[in-house]
Amino acid sequence: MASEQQLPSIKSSKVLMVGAGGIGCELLKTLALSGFQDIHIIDMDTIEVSNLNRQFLFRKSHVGQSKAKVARDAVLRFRPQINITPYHANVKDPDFDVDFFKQFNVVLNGLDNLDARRHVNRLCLAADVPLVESGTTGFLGQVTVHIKGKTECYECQPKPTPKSYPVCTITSTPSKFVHCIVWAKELLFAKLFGDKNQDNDLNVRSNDAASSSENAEDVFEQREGEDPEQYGRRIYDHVFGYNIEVALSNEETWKNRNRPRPIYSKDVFPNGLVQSNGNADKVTVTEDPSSVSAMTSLGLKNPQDIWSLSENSKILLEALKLFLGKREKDIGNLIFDKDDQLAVEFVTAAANIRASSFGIPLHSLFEAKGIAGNIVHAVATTNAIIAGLIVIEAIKVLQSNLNNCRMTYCLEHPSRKMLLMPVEPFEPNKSCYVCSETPLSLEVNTNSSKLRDFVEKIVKSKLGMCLPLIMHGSALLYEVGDDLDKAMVANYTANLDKVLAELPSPVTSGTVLTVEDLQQEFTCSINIKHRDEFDDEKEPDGMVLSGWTQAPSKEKDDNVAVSNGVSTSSASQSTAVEAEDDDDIEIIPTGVAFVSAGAKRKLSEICNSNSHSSVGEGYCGEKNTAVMDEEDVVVMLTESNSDVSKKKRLQ
Ligand SMILES: Nc1ncnc2c1ncn2[C@@H]1O[C@H](COP(=O)(O)OP(=O)(O)OP(=O)(O)O)[C@@H](O)[C@H]1O
Ligand SMILES: [Zn+2]
Repeated sequence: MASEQQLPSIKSSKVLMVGAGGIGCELLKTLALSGFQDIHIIDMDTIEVSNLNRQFLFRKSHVGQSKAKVARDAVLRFRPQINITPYHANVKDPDFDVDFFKQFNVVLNGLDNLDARRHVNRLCLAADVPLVESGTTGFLGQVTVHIKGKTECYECQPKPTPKSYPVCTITSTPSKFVHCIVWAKELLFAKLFGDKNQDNDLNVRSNDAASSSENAEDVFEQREGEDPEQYGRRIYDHVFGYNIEVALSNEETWKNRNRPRPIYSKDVFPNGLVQSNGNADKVTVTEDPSSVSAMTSLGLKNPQDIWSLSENSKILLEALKLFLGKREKDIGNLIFDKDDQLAVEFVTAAANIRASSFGIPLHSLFEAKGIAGNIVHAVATTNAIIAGLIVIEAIKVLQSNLNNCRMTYCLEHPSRKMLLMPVEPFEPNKSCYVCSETPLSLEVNTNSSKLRDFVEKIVKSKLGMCLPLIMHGSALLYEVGDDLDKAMVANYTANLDKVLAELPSPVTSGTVLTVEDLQQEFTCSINIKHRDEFDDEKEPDGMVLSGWTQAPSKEKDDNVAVSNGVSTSSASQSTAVEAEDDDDIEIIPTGVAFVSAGAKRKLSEICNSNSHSSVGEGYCGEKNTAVMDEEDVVVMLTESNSDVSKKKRLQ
């Protein structure tokens, strides 16, 4: 509950919440109970059954309805007098422009992906509205405060890129279960059920097979007259048997590695075909195709069981059969989705069979799903703690109490009863391309890369722009928008297919491009440098953007090192896959000090006494002294933090 002194600024404020999921539900409830009276919520999603275990404003009867609207209704039941305005929409919609953002005193993010977070960051900068940003991963969480010109913006520190593995580890020499998951998901699943035109490294293997009697192009295609069972067994024998034999024939590879074991379906099922228990038909009579399950049709119930090789093989063949029989329409368009039960079953089974071949321990569907979906199971309590901290910071912002704003990290294992770690916010990074408008550099082959590659791979994907405009001096090379006439659209479309050096205003080494996003009101300059060659594996985009990834710590206190790119999420370190979502806790600055009064202990001691805390580990080895109150269950922010090792303070 807010204090008397805080209530006036709370009551007179207008706040925008983005995201009404795990953090958002807690946040809306806490805002309402703290006295906030004018709250706007944007969320683009509808409620799913899987949200109900932690998004307590939602009930089973709400499944399928707008999160923003249901959250509003649920809170109005216990605070009917306040104003809550819901928007069932994407925050990137053009309606939510800078003017929309300007009406708020503070913006509070409860999002789950980098793209939306970056977008909101830019709108807050353009509208000059403070942003309180948050994220949780399991027991870990963080809240950060971003105020234009005073603290770093959300993009001042480069975000960790998702972990990736060398192709050969995935295709030939897996040593961990995650490698098998990536193979099953990105290669086998994509090959059988995804877009046939996509490059796929399983092609390489099947091309190898072409040196024998098999026709490389046909290996993964169902043949005329071949029933699903025969087709499944042929694929099985090809990928788990034949391909492994081919790999084994390269003796060099196995000199210092354990040799894998080829597995053929006849060895696993010596007695013939797989029999389902007939439940498959029953499932689809009553439910939609998305609920088709190989586990159900084989009578396997517990997702936490580790299946035997034979069970995995049955699941794999049954799942393939069900895709062909019940989900035929999806084939050719499927991208692995952790919420697609049949896809998870297929990928779990395929990964386990491959793991078995390579002597890697098998995993349950539950575990495999977590790895394949890059999932760390959400913890409702963490969301609640983080939501509480967002409100604490929002109140400080509303009271212009900026010197006391803190970024706060929630740890997994309290050490000496300590759970929360408050840290003074950093100053803006002077080399940030977003808030400091520092130019970027792009190395690109200007004679072979097209403007389209630049727009897709750099402007949209790397810079996160929605409505880009690209200029070379005063010449407009590209623009999107509703108000363009036909001739302009035709002109820009033609430009997209031209290589950079052949554009009407040629882009070559030394060119400075200006890229602007009209919605985000954000501009940056890009210095172009021509380069002939790129490493396919390390630089798959065929172009390299740099500038903002440089460590910005020089601007800060010498004691402060920034562990850029280090995710504290154990999940993101142990899983491979390209995650869209970035629930992961982001960058933790090292060497920062605890802010608390009370009995003193060095931070390195805390870290040493807490080997489980991945967040804590990030702080070890630094010179700073941490001070903490050993009696506190939760470390509270205090005004007296004079003996902490200081970074530059907010002005
Ligand atoms: N661009 C966006 N515009 C509006 N809302 C967004 C946008 N991106 C994400 N969100 C919302 O942010 C919320 C994040 O909540 P949370 O992390 O709990 O995810 P979830 O989808 O509810 O759960 P899970 O991903 O674990 O199934 C979601 O409700 C999601 O709809
Ligand atoms: Zn910045």
